[in-house]
Amino acid sequence: MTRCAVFGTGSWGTAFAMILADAGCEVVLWGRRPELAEAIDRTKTNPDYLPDLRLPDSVRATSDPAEALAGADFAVLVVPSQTLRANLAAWAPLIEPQTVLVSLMKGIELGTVKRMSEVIQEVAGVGPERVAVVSGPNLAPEIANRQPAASVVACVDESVAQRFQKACHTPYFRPYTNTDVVGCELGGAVKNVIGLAVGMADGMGLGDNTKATLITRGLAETTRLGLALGADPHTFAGLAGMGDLVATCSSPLSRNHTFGTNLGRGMTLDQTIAATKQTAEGVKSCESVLDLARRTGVEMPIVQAVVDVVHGGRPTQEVLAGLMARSAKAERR
Ligand SMILES: NC(=O)C1=CN([C@@H]2O[C@H](COP(=O)(O)OP(=O)(O)OC[C@H]3O[C@@H](n4cnc5c(N)ncnc54)[C@H](O)[C@@H]3O)[C@@H](O)[C@H]2O)C=CC1
Ligand SMILES: O=C(CO)COP(=O)(O)O
Repeated sequence: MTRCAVFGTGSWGTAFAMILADAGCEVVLWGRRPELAEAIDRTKTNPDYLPDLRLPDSVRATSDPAEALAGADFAVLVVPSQTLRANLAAWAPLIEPQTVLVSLMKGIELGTVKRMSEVIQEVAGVGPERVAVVSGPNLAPEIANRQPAASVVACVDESVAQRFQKACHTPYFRPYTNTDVVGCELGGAVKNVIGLAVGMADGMGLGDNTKATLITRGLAETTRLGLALGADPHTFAGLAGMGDLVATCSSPLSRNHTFGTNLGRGMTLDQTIAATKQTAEGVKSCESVLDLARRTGVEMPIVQAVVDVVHGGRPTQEVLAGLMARSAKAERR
């Protein structure tokens, strides 16, 4: 039987543990708080993140990383992106040679501007053929209800992606394989930032033309960055690109979208942070994405606008007016 360790008992880690168990894997969830791990192990529910979900009996939970990793075929990493490096440094010595590391995270590391798969390779000392990523339109509360959804499993070694595809394929969760790790990770990280921008437009009371414009031009700047970094442009028309962008930018379940909506309604940054109980990756990753774009020589005006609001304290109205006042240009260049 395939053995999976899932590191992170937040909403996506918990829902993904359910997927893996439904697909027939033996699953151990690792949580950093012993009392929560013990409660999940005993009650098969996660009261803090998905209280209505009853996990399959085959899901166990522990706060001991060695216990989670023993004999694991896959170690699924799903902690907030900016905490990955420190967490993984502690787990790395316990990882066995057969274990493939799988990132479910959608962020870019601040300072290093590395994608999560790059951080994993560096910290765990493994090659790219032992690292896979999962990215797509996968809002955890919908998945927890076993609503139909699809996603992408990407690895430079397609046979590894196929093995994990099999490990997480259920009647309600349909994973596709891809070898474009760069494109899938950029799609996931940048859509959070565009989700913030669309949320702001929603909060300002703007309609569907504005939102469609932000989504489409947001995808254009994501694709531009991806091309500069060696991604396959077709990836951005797929589930990890347009698919996830549409889900995030349309759903009130998205934490990034909601964060943007609160700012657009006029809440201050401090009020918005206080109202946000879960991880909204775009709040930090907007800065690292912009940093990555600058270092790559790519223009990302919507990402810049989000940084100006979230970290520069500029009013949303003023930033939007600035975007509209940019010089006229051809749609494709
Ligand atoms: N929730 C969703 O619908 C989806 C989330 N993701 C991605 O999954 C990743 C994790 O997000 P969620 O599970 O949604 O977040 P969450 O906010 O629901 O949970 C975060 C988890 O990380 C833990 N945590 C916080 N700080 C930590 C630290 N320093 N060390 C170790 N653990 C820490 C929390 O206790 C919690 O268990 C993010 O990169 C997100 O973009 C991807 C697809 C869907
Ligand atoms: O990545 C997600 C859906 O695919 C979840 O989006 P949020 O992190 O904005 O909730």
